[in-house]
Amino acid sequence: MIAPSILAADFANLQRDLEMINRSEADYVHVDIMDGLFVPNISFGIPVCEAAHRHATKPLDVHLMIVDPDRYLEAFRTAGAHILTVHYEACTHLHRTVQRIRELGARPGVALNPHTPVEVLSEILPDLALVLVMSVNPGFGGQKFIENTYRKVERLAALRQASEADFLIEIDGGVNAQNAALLSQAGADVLVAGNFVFSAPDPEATIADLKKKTR
Ligand SMILES: O=C(CO)[C@H](O)[C@H](O)COP(=O)(O)O
Repeated sequence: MIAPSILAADFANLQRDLEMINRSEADYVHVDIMDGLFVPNISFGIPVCEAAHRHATKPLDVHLMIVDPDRYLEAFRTAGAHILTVHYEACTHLHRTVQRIRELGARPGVALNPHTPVEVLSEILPDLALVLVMSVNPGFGGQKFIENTYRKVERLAALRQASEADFLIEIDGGVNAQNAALLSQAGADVLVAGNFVFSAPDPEATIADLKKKTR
């Protein structure tokens, strides 16, 4: 599955770019929320998520790169989040946070920074709908893919197979036509792509090409 990240969209033409995603073979709209604290960048917030929800026909996959995300779970759910992903590194009581996301009626995801081993999630995997493996340090689009990600994805896929868990494995950062098939073979289910899609001459065809590589 493919989740184009609107972090790389043209914010002055967000409706146009969302309509492109609607027409495309994309499965989700990836919405990156950055608070300038958890990551050294500020993206956009609840009103933009609401606007995306108004125009998108695909489910919103909201990635909260924010400290203490519990404060904003309800607001982003109300703003249309279908998947709500929090960072392992930002949550003191991750189990409570995940339960709260479910109570709100969203699908809970947990993201891992590049330095965080997948094994830290072993006790909570059955409660998750998605694990997001960051393949760049979060905060900016357009960065170089970290090669160690393949090994992490393989280890996570092995943990999934060995358990009762049934979560999606999502990769975020530096995804392109070179690594998409390899990520898919390693066990990834959802590929987030920002710059590779939106800087392409034909973003809709680029989404279709990426999707082909994951089949
Ligand atoms: O979460 C993110 C940054 O923290 C972005 O979703 C990610 O970097 C995707 O952008 P690109 O495909 O351009 O690397």
